[in-house]
Amino acid sequence: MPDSAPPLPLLAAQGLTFSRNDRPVFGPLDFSVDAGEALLVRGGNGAGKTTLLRVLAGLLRADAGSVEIDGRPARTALRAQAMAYLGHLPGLKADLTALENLRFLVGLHGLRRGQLVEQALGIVGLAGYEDAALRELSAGQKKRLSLARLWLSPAALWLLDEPYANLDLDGIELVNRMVQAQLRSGGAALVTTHGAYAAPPVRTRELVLAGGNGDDLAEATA
Ligand SMILES: Nc1ncnc2c1ncn2[C@@H]1O[C@H](COP(=O)(O)OP(=O)(O)OP(=O)(O)O)[C@@H](O)[C@H]1O
Repeated sequence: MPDSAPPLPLLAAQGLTFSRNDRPVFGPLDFSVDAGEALLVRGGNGAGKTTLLRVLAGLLRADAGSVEIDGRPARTALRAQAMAYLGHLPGLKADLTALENLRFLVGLHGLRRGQLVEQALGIVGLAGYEDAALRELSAGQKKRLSLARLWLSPAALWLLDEPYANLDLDGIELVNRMVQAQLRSGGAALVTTHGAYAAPPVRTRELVLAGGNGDDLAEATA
């Protein structure tokens, strides 16, 4: 007998709430993201987008609520295996070269099957920068190096905080192609943005954060 139960969402949050100094930042939030979907997290400056991604990644502790990955509680080891976080402060080392940084991060987080560290730099437009120290790279080039590390990650769930920041048009298209490929391969992505002007052209749900005034809106569109 085939199993007719619907697949579990890749990520599900229930009653997720976060406050700072007794001031609510967001929540309670209920939302889910299926494999093959992107969730666009919208909101103005200070609305809580980065905070939400950091809570989901386990870098900050929620006041209340639960996060499940594939139907299982998102404990630290499961988060580390299932999630890749692209944030404002990429975990890159200033004194290592581009290639050394990638090798270091692949050692920490693992390598997506079929990928080669050396090829990833070419995919993100950094061929020829293998031996450049990170501190010699521009902000956009550093972002591209972070994208290379994302591309090499075996994680199914991408948490992308303002992935388009510092990128030129070609870089924006690169992000969109990467997200599309990730979704096609059965993964999912959460993407924060200040507005609707930049979003991956994929099946997208939306979560609008209102900055702690209780008007957060989950899944306004699907
Ligand atoms: N380390 C911190 N300590 C205290 N307050 C913080 C800290 N980081 C963020 N905040 C506050 O939490 C709220 C949410 O900030 P957050 O960075 O999540 O917003 P955001 O939506 O990502 O904003 P932006 O679009 O400007 O990046 C803001 O009011 C901000 O001032």
